[in-house]
Amino acid sequence: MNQSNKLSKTMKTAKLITFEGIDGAGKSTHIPFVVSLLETAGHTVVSTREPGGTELGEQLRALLLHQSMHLETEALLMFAARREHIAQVIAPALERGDWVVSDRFTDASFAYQGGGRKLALAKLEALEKWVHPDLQPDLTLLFDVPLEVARSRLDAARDPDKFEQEKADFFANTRAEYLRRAAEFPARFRVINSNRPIEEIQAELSGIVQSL
Ligand SMILES: Nc1ncnc2c1ncn2[C@@H]1O[C@H](COP(=O)(O)OP(=O)(O)OP(=O)(O)O)[C@@H](O)[C@H]1O
Ligand SMILES: Cc1cn([C@H]2C[C@H](O)[C@@H](COP(=O)(O)O)O2)c(=O)[nH]c1=O
Repeated sequence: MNQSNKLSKTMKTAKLITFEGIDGAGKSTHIPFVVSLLETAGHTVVSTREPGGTELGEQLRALLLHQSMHLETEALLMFAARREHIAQVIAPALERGDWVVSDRFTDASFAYQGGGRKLALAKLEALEKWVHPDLQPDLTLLFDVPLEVARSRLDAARDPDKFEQEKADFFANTRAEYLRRAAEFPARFRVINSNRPIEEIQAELSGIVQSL
């Protein structure tokens, strides 16, 4: 195994928490709340996002969210941005012992490129093994809502990007792949019913963070 891909022992004391869900599920709304809970508990927290999180990653994000491209190009660019993100931000933070909260990570590639766009999961697995063979989130919070709830939240909030303009069946397949992965990896996933008042969701999140 390549030395640069190995996690050192210090990284094990820190945790990587990822937020996932279809567009409009409400995940980003809760990130500042969870970051503040973790900071109150005494952790130094790096809050970041994908695609993005680095200068190059943000440039790739602008392309990915606004430029149409072949689905394999899209998957490869997502993982290229992720490779940079891990190298520049995530691995150094975990090495320092900081906690990392990321608005999306590799589950989004499986859900969107795999579920939504129907790219073979084996290709995504190969990219995952290449880009982060030894790194997985310690906790993945999957914010789940019915499609029509997500759509009405998005419609009220902003101009849609490339993904947000996709049709209902794309999001149905994306959501189904997220839920399939949550069932496949129950140790790290928590599925949050995001079709509730924000305060109720935050109460559940507080309990989850305390249990960490
Ligand atoms: N529980 C909730 N009840 C009602 N509205 C909500 C709730 N959670 C979030 N919202 C609203 O829905 C909109 C989308 O929320 P948010 O940006 O957090 O979604 P998201 O899942 O991060 O979407 P995206 O992935 O597209 O960025 C925002 O206007 C937000 O205020
Ligand atoms: C990491 C990642 C993201 N996406 C998609 C999912 C969203 O539609 C956008 C990011 O926008 P957000 O408002 O920050 O959630 O990118 C994807 O298709 N594949 C990925 O791996």
